[in-house]
Amino acid sequence: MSVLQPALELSGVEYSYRQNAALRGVTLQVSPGEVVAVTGASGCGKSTLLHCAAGILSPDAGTVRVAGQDLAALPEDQRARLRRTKVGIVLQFGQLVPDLPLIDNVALPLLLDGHERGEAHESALDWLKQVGVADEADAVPAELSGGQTQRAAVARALITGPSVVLADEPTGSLDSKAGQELLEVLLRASRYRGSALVMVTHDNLIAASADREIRLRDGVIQHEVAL
Ligand SMILES: Nc1ncnc2c1ncn2[C@@H]1O[C@H](COP(=O)(O)OP(=O)(O)OP(=O)(O)O)[C@@H](O)[C@H]1O
Repeated sequence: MSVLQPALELSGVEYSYRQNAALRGVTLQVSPGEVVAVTGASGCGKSTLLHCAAGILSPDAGTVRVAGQDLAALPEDQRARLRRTKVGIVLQFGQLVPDLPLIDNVALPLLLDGHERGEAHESALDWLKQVGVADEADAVPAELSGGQTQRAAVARALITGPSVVLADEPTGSLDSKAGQELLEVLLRASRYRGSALVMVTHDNLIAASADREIRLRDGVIQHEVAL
């Protein structure tokens, strides 16, 4: 019998910054369309977990699989392509390119992947519509509010149709109304598209919107709660 392949699979992942063990054997599977909140006290390893899952950091031990592919087993060019096309990342402050209008920021992952400019822009505009900032397509990030730039960051993370969306405190820089709206955009997009969504958060309301909460303590999973 075939079972659904996890969108993201961490197995025995360990990571240390010099002598400081940030992750001490984390095993976690996230299914397509599933929403997981990663919680825990400051310094427990939440961001490190997300960065290992994204392939930004390479674990000292253990494996990370995205859409069934072991990141460490791939040659560098294939790993970079997998990360570009199958992983979408949203950070606390969006991390858009300051000099580029929103439409170019959102189109960037497709352009880097060799898509034709007109097609990439058409898709970017479509995504800007879906997240509610199409009227701001020609504005640069400095001309916009935090909520508007975060929406564009979500569009940029989703434009490639990733298997996994990783969000590190995505609403952390927003007031509660803008934060709630952005959360809804992320949840809708992930559920509609079937991407797994893993969100690091300190916010209990955001955690409550997930299907499952993973609580970390000192670099290990302290407990998991199905919500
Ligand atoms: N670049 C770094 N160099 C050295 N130590 C680091 C670095 N980044 C994180 N750490 C340490 O690794 C541990 C885990 O940090 P991490 O940022 O993953 O935790 P976190 O749960 O995301 O914290 P917060 O909620 O405050 O963002 C902490 O002890 C932290 O001090």
